[in-house]
Amino acid sequence: MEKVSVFGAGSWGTALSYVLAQNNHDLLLWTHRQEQADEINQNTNKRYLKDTQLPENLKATSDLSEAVEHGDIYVLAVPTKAIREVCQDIKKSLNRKILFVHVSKGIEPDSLKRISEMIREEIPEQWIEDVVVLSGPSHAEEVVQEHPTTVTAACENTAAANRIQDLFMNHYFRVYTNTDVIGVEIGGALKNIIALAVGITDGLGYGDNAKAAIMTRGLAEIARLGVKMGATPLTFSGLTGVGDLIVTCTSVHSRNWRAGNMLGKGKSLDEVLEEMGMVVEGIRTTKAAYQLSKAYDVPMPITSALYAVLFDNVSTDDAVEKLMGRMKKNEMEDLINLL
Ligand SMILES: NC(=O)C1=CN([C@@H]2O[C@H](COP(=O)(O)OP(=O)(O)OC[C@H]3O[C@@H](n4cnc5c(N)ncnc54)[C@H](OP(=O)(O)O)[C@@H]3O)[C@@H](O)[C@H]2O)C=CC1
Ligand SMILES: O=C(CO)COP(=O)(O)O
Repeated sequence: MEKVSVFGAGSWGTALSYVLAQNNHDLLLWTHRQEQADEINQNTNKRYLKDTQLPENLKATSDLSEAVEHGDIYVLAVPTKAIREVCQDIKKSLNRKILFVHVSKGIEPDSLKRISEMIREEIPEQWIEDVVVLSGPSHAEEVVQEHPTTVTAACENTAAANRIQDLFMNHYFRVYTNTDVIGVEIGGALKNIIALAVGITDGLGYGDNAKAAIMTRGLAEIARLGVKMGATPLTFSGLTGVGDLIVTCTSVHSRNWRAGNMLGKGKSLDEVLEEMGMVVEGIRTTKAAYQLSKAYDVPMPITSALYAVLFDNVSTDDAVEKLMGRMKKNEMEDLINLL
């Protein structure tokens, strides 16, 4: 049994706490809202997992220093935009080495940092045993129904990855390990861009052909950028690449797909975000990936088209027309050098 503190009581932090509680770990879930902690301690978190009865041993607190004191393993489960703030608050009372796990999927715009890099920038090195990334095709709603789910624990330190594999593994939550942190973080973050794009084409009334086209060429541009950033090409053919792309682009559980679908049906970005009530990581990540494509000189046509829709007032119809009208290409010409 491990002592674990989970930071962030949204859909994913709560679902992972469900798994950890069922695995009989000594778990404490931190939320920044007292009323949410009170509700969770009555075994529900209806705003995020409306039909779920939480395990009796899943306890919550809104006292950050209590959560900092509790765990030897920290699971950071807040949206990318909150990672730095939460790390800065944790740092105020942290006084020992911790194994950090982050389960978020995003890239920070402007700094272009991956989440593990942000954590290492904010938490003093002396307090970091290591940083493991837990990512893969895993909708929270299905995890708490104990539907079979597979994810990957990524860390160059295989002992750390194995420890997190053991922490979460059970009969419905199967954890693989991988040493390619860059590839796992890039795949998990950028699949949200492609899910937004697929949601748009679905919202425009296009069919499965368009969905398959966006997913396939989307994976190509994710891998193209990832390899330029130091990722292992094969990672993108795994759970955190094509696996998470499939589960996000083809599921009504996906907030990114749902947001794209509303955009495709004509709603404004403000209207979509107002209606969602949960994080849509793909919005900020589109900006970050667009900036990365320029920084690394990597063509990312789908990301660029979505950037134009989200931030340059280009219509979704015009974006699709421009994508389809691009210069003729050999499908593999830019992929062959990934291998
Ligand atoms: N949901 C899923 O199925 C999966 C999500 N993920 C990833 O997990 C990460 C978290 O997403 P998810 O849980 O789904 O998001 P949700 O929108 O469901 O919940 C976000 C949670 O973070 C809290 N929060 C936001 N800002 C802060 C802050 N500054 N300080 C403290 N808490 C804050 C919110 O609090 P409040 O309630 O007050 O708004 C809320 O509890 C994302 O990167 C996502 O991509 C990964 C795999 C699966
Ligand atoms: O990452 C997820 C599934 O693996 C959840 O995707 P959304 O953030 O689009 O809901």
